[in-house]
Amino acid sequence: MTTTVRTSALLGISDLTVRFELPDATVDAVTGVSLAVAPGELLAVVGESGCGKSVLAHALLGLLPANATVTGRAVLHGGEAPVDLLGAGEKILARTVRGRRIGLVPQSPATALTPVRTGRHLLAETLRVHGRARGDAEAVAADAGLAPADLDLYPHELSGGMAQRLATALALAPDPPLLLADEPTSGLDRLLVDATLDLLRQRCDNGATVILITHDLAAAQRVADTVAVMYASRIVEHRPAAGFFAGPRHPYAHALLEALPDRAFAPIPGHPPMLTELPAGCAFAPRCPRAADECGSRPGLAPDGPGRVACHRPIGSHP
Ligand SMILES: Nc1ncnc2c1ncn2[C@@H]1O[C@H](COP(=O)(O)OP(=O)(O)OP(=O)(O)O)[C@@H](O)[C@H]1O
Ligand code: NI
Repeated sequence: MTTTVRTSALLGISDLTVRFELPDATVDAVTGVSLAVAPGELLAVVGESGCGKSVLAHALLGLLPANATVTGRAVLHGGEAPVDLLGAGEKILARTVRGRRIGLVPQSPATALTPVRTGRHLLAETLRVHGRARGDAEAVAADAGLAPADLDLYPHELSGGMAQRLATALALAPDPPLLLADEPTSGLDRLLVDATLDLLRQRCDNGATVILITHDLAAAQRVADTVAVMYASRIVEHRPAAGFFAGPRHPYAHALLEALPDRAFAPIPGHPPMLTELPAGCAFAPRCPRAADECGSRPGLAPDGPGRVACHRPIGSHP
């Protein structure tokens, strides 16, 4: 399959695949992911636990462990020169990409923070390294919902939600053109969830690009321009957000939305397949109320552009 990446994109991913080799099995964590993300776009990547969202983000930043094999292409545009993220090598990624051109709000910030430094020290150091005034620390922290006094605490003194907000502040301090925010609202109460989402939205409105990884479909609905739904390592639907929330087309996406408390509140029956034993056909077919014989073969997904759905019998096309 040939894939193309729009050059107007800030980030162009084509056919990205990540496999982990275990002693007795291979984990297909990300399979054939192609995505183009435009400057100023807020893309929400959603899907159940274990579907490959964080691995996708880590692959882009060269943060995968040694047992990972990554294939495909991912090109970051927008700077002086495009960077081939998968081919760049650790030196280039560490010096010019991570933190500078691509920020990361990690999924478990409490473990990612340096334990012997206060939030103020960490934030001031990040600002200094990136040529910003150390005195901006309180303003950057306030944007992320932290009070000045919170900055004087050490990481072990922070609640989960405070660590989360500090991680967001640290990722935003260098003002990266692309932010990968991996569950940035976990552990926050509703008001802080909304404030964090609005902060991300505001960044996009000012021209930055955000990939928001989240379980929280209500969060995606609040701020996303586009939505990519992952299931069992693949993107199964990629649509502009308004159309997606009004009428998802993949039966899995439909079921995810119907599981929301303010919709049918109906859990999806069954479980996702093991990523070590993915079926040859559609991975959702065993749980799908619309499955038919044809679903024994794997449905394709158009290589690029939102409006894509990987389903033989998408909602709205067949009875
Ligand atoms: N180093 C590793 N070795 C083997 N398997 C791994 C490794 N890291 C991740 N995986 C597997 O890859 C799959 C995708 O993991 P990932 O963390 O991307 O899921 P996720 O969609 O982010 O889930 P969650 O919503 O729970 O954060 C999982 O099955 C996970 O167990
Ligand atoms: Ni994750």
